[in-house]
Amino acid sequence: MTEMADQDIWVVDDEQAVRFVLSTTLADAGYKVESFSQTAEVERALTEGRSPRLLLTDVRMPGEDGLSFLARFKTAHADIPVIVVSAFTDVKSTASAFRSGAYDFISKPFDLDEALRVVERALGSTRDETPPEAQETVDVPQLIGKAPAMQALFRTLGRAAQTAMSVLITGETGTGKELIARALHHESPRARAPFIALNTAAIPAELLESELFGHEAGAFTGAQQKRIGRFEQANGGTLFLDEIGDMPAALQTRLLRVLSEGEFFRVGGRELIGVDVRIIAATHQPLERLVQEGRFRADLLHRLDVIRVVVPPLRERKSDLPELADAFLAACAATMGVRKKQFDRGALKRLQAYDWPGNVRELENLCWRVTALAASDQIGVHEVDAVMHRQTPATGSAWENALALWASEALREGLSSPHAQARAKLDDILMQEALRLTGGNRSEAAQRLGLGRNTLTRKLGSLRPPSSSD
Ligand SMILES: Nc1ncnc2c1ncn2[C@@H]1O[C@H](COP(=O)(O)OP(=O)(O)OP(=O)(O)O)[C@@H](O)[C@H]1O
Repeated sequence: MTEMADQDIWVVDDEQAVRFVLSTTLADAGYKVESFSQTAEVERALTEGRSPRLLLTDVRMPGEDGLSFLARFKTAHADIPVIVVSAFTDVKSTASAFRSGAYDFISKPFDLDEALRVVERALGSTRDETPPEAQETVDVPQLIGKAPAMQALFRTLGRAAQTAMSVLITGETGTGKELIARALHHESPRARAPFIALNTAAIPAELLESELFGHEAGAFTGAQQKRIGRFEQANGGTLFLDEIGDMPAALQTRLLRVLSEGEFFRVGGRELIGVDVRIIAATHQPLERLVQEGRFRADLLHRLDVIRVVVPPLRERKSDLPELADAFLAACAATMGVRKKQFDRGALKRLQAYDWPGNVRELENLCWRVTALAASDQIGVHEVDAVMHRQTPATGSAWENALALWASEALREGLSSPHAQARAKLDDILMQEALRLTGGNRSEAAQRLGLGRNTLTRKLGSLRPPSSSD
């Protein structure tokens, strides 16, 4: 008991209720607790020559915020573990806490048993608490996620970002694996170096090796010039290998060797190239099963899977759906230059009831389609139903999405000759724009469109209303 009582814990939080629950819980567990409502009071206690064995601090408080206090505190007291308690969990704040030397991060509202476990672990640990060099980064991709599973994930990301260990991200298609990889890079000490992504499944197997490692001039037919591969491009930064489960066997062997040796030859090259690259791999496939089936090397899996990040499917975090949908509607409206739409309650209920096999990407695509379709700013159940069960994936650009949507409606409603109608519309719009741009000069308009002048004239003729056509 006396041993415990020597283990002073300081709790810093501006909310009295939080100070109260934490203090009583810790005191019940046998610790001696002192609480403070702001960092200035802690500062005073420190100048009096007192110090705790462990510090728990909130982030947002009047006066100095917890994170800048943490950074200062750790400079003078590197050996005292600090646990950050915050209601504002995103990867930026967890990463920033770990970067400033936090031992762990607890998100509010917290489970008291969990908080106690973290405290006990921190006091039992002999970790080297030297804070890594602080570095501000810009352009952090926005990862939305308040659902408990995502908050836990952000905590893992914040911690993982501070290391150079390999990370394996698993999750169904469209769950945000690439976005997570980018966030990890942006919050890491490598943020200022390149983030290079390579989708293993999208590149033909025979090109993959030179894509990864580059090639010398004349290494194979078609290789006229020397080319730097993705590994070299990513030097000092992060290489994101998407769909790693699709990597051909021979290349798995080569990758494994490069990862263990940190150096390689370009294809057809003799010079050994050394690189410092952090690897983040992602897959929607169960790699363990691929290993059992002999389609993926166990030793490669082992090397990639140092830190595992499992991204939950959207159906397991539906509480995040309204915020995600709102962010996508805002982005779509900004891109298309239209007013932002909003789902009404019925529409949101319908979205919540759906299973989302295509996960966040499917939701994002749906937001594109409703933004292109809906006449009013309020989107109801009817509009959601109209676009929800379409199979055609939206392709990204606003007009293509709008066209896909139009096509789906036209086909479902049995519009006559939709193909001819769409082509006529396409011709019309292209020609009118070209004529407008060239002040009505048909020759120049035809040239800009890549059409013969006669073709343009014929098309213009066929588009005119029947009365004036030839
Ligand atoms: N938590 C999130 N917050 C905001 N946007 C998200 C989130 N998760 C995913 N997205 C968006 O959803 C889309 C799909 O995400 P992403 O491409 O990262 O998925 P993925 O898991 O890598 O997909 P795949 O397995 O098909 O490669 C992207 O446009 C991404 O920006």
